[in-house]
Parts: sequence; C-alpha cells; structure tokens
Amino acid sequence: MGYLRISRVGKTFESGSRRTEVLRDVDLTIDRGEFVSIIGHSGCGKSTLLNLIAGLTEATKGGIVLEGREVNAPGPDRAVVFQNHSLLPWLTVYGNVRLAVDKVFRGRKSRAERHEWTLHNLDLVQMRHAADKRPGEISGGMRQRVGIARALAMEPKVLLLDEPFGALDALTRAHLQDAVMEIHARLRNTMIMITHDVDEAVLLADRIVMMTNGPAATIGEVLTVPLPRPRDRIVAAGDPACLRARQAVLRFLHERHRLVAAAE
Ligand SMILES: Nc1ncnc2c1ncn2[C@@H]1O[C@H](COP(=O)(O)OP(=O)(O)OP(=O)(O)O)[C@@H](O)[C@H]1O
Repeated sequence: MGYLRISRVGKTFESGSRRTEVLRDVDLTIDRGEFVSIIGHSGCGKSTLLNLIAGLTEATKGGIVLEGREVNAPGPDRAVVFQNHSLLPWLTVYGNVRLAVDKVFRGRKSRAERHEWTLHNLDLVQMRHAADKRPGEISGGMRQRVGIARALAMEPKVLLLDEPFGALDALTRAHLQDAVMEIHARLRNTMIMITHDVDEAVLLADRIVMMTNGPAATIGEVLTVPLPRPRDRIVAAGDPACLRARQAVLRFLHERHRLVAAAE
C-alpha cells in the first residue's frame, strides 16, 4: 500500500482556451521516514508535483493518498518550505514559529507548552538566539532556518521542501544541508525535496526521482543512493557509490537536455 502513494497523477492547467499538460502518469510510492529528492530540468513540473502533494493544487487525473487518506486540500500533516522564505515580516522569529504552533496545537497544548515547543523548534535549527529579531534583521540562511523550524513545529507527517537552499551561498547551503540531515536522523520524518543541485540530491536522499522534460513530464528514473547514514559530506565526496550516483543523475539530465536540443 505504501505510506505516501502517488497514483498515476496527471495535471493539466487550463486558462481560457489554452491547456497545458504539465504532468502525465506520475506514479510513486514513498515510505515513512524516507528522504526523496526530485530533480529535473527547469519548468518540468517539480513544484507542481510538490503542490499536488501539499494539496495546494488538485490533480486532473489520478490521486494521492497519505496514510490511507486521500489528499485533496492543504493540511498540517504536510508542511512546505519554499525557496523564498515566506516569513511574516512584522512578526519576530519567535512570533513566526509561534503562529504556526498556535494554529496546529491550540486546544491540544497549553500556552506554556506551546511556548516551550516553539523554543524547542528554534533550538532544532539553532535559531533560539535570534528569537526576538524580525526577518529583515537576519540573513537569508537564517530566515530559511526559521522557515524550516516553522514547518517542523507543525509536526508534519511529510515535510515538503521546494528548493529551500537555492538562493543561498555554498557555505550556508552546506550548513543547512547538514542541519536537515541531523533533523531527519533525529525525527525520522518523511521528507521530499526539490533541488537543482546534483550533489545535494545525492548527499541527502535515499532515492532520487528524476523527472523527464515537460510538457507532460513524468518520472524518468528513480535512483537509490546506497550510502549508509549518518552521512558525512567529505566522506561521501570520495565514496565510489556516491560518485556512481552522481554520474547517473548527471547522465540522465544531460541525455534529457540533448533530446530537447535535438527536438528544437
Ligand atoms: N497555475 C498555473 N497555470 C498555468 N501553468 C502553470 C501554473 N503553474 C505552473 N504552470 C506551468 O507548469 C509548468 C511547470 O511548472 P513548475 O513550476 O511546476 O516547474 P518546475 O520544474 O518546478 O520549474 P523550476 O525548476 O524552474 O522551478 C511550467 O510550464 C509552468 O509555466
């Protein structure tokens, strides 16, 4: 049956007389606790797929089932972290996370417990020290950490990450990748992450889902990354299994690009 089942999903956008078939026949089963990366050329439909899982958009064909329940609307069991951190600028770091905590846990946790839970999640991403700052007063990497804390604080069954580190410099990115790996190891939650970065996909993922080019994109190949956890980026960089995985993804992307170029 699978924990998260994406069954033959298709998505066509319609505006006026124009129809764009973005996804066709996307079929994938994800296990509980699995880390899946989605990679593919720009515009192929990765965000659309993530939005379908988030329940932010509806499938035209097929369906998505999470733990036996059909996904047809957004819910706190699926939290999304976007590339452009979507923090509320007038609230503090604490206030941004607390807002999500209150939304999900009001009635289930006392005020004091919600306060502690907010601080706990800021601790997870090492941002408690900046709890009283506003988003405009902290760096992009820190804002992204807060976005992750806010998503985690909702205790989602599935954490959806839409290119969360795309706009960050290499060093900050590496720190955040390590933070995400630590959180994943500690919480064992299911994570699905879109990335354009092949090394990031290989380092973080249990499986890499490679999408074909659009229109009507689908899953081209799924690659299992046979690296034991915990993973270390330096060790992984020299690991033959890691190098093979990297090569396989690069070959897939290159092949696809070549096919598009030939068709143009
Ligand atoms: N609401 C919408 N209405 C019409 N077309 C849409 C809509 N949302 C997305 N699209 C189209 O769907 C296609 C896939 O977009 P999507 O953002 O999912 O791709 P992506 O793979 O995430 O791209 P990138 O890697 O550049 O972020 C694009 O051609 C886009 O123009």
